[in-house]
Amino acid sequence: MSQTGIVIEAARAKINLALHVTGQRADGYHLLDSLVTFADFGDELALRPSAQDRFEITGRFAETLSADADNLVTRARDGLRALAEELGYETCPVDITLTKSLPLSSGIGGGSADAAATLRGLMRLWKLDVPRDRLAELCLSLGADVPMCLASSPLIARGIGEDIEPLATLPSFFILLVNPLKPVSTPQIFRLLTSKTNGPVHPFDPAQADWLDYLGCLRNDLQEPAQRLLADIGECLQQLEESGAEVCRMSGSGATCFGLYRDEMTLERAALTLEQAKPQWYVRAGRTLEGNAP
Ligand SMILES: C[C@](O)(CO)[C@H](O)COP(=O)(O)OP(=O)(O)OC[C@H]1O[C@@H](n2ccc(N)nc2=O)[C@H](O)[C@@H]1O
Ligand SMILES: Nc1ncnc2c1ncn2[C@@H]1O[C@H](COP(=O)(O)OP(=O)(O)OP(=O)(O)O)[C@@H](O)[C@H]1O
Repeated sequence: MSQTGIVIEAARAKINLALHVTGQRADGYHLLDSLVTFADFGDELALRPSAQDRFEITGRFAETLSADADNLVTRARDGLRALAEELGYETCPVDITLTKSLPLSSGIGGGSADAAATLRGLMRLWKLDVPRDRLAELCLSLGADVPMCLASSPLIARGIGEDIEPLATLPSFFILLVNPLKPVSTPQIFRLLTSKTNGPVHPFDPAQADWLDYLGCLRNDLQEPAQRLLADIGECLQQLEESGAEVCRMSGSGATCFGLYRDEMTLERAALTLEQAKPQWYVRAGRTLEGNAP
């Protein structure tokens, strides 16, 4: 916490480098095997003690979202406050500002990252020590991606996203995200799946391949149904391929697609070309986090 009492938390974009759908639970939720990393950019949360609770949204995509009780930030705040009070803590009112830089309903977990960053920030601000199982339960009640966004470092997620194994060996990649700025509904994409029992992600063997070659052999099983619903996804993938990306894939339930590049110069050229060719798209270049990042 700074001297002025402000807590700043990054809400990094989540990237499903691979997403295999391996089954379905009795309640309809799908079982996944997903290799996940995080970008070095995303939304940002600023939290500070205040006379009363306040919440406002600024940033490029602020207009697309309302700061009401349904927002994942307010739901995370209220859920954590109820849990903290149950555990005997006192919680002061908070003033929260969300800088919304990630597009909505785009497969990069913006809302989940915001919820997770709110939880991390408030645990610092309110000096909470919450039992792991109670925190995990709260995260999952906010969304299947919230547990992984709480970790916000490379991992393998199984179950519906709650079974998390850190992936310390994952390197950092040069990444370009492109999104046609057409929102995609996650439940709708899951409903359009034709096969729900696909093979899991096979482990990385450094003797057999490098990371980009390995990732190239994996899949996102939601990509085909998403492409059927929104043809722009095919165009995003084609543009990435033509720009020199080694691996091109959709993240989550789409529509954001990513390209991974061998070097920074090819990435920068690709970003420039796509920004000029598609000014109406979201185009963002950066790095992904390393597995052993702090
Ligand atoms: C596709 C992923 O982004 C991959 O990381 C996530 O699994 C989706 O996570 P999320 O957006 O946090 O999803 P939630 O808000 O919990 O769920 C939205 C809806 O997606 C469907 N859903 C979600 C996750 C999952 N493993 N199986 C599902 O079938 C359910 O219909 C659910 O009602
Ligand atoms: N702070 C928030 N940011 C983004 N979306 C929010 C937020 N709060 C609530 N929502 C709602 O959550 C829904 C999904 O938003 P989000 O941007 O996280 O989707 P996504 O990127 O597709 O996520 P995922 O990768 O988890 O499928 C939207 O319908 C949006 O209205």
